[in-house]
Amino acid sequence: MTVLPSLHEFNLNNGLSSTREPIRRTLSKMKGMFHDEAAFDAELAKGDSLLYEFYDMGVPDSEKDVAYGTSITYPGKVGDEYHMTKGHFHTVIDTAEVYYCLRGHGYMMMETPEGETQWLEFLPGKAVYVPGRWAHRSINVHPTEPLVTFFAFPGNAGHDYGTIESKGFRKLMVERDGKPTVIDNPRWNG
Ligand SMILES: O=P(O)(O)OC[C@H]1O[C@](O)(CO)[C@@H](O)[C@@H]1O
Repeated sequence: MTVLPSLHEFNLNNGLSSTREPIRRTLSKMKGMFHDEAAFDAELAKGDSLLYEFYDMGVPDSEKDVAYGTSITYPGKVGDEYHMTKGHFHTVIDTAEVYYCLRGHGYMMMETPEGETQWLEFLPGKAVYVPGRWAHRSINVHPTEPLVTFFAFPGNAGHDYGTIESKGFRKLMVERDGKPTVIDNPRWNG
């Protein structure tokens, strides 16, 4: 496939693009992801709100191409757990990804299949490098602002959601005494 140079716009304030439709994940698509199921059900009863959206710019599925776009995670909590993305390994597990934070305050939660864990802070101007083999999940800890990042990864990396859907992440980011705090996932199923 011949790929031609292309120009796209991502709004620096809200992260959205006027040149493409984002993929949207609402609360109902996150069933089983938050540790407090009663809080999840109560939140969903209020409405199926938008938790995050991101772009798939449709680059070829090739290691020679670069998939890229913005990811926007909206503020809020389910129980004491901050809004977050589902999180995934790459299907080609040793492919890396880089994120650059444009707006907001959050964390990138990461873990390897072997059980190493790491979380790094997102603030505007900070870049997080996620090496190959590290599952990754964006978490928004700001009370009111969206977390907006720009990401790039090899075009052939793919998304493996199954492992996280069945096991969960080993660590969670919850609010304790008004502050973001990392705890062991009480429902981790490894
Ligand atoms: O549902 P998930 O795991 O967050 O996957 C979507 C995410 O994937 C990425 O596009 C890149 O891997 C993220 O920036 C985006 O938030």
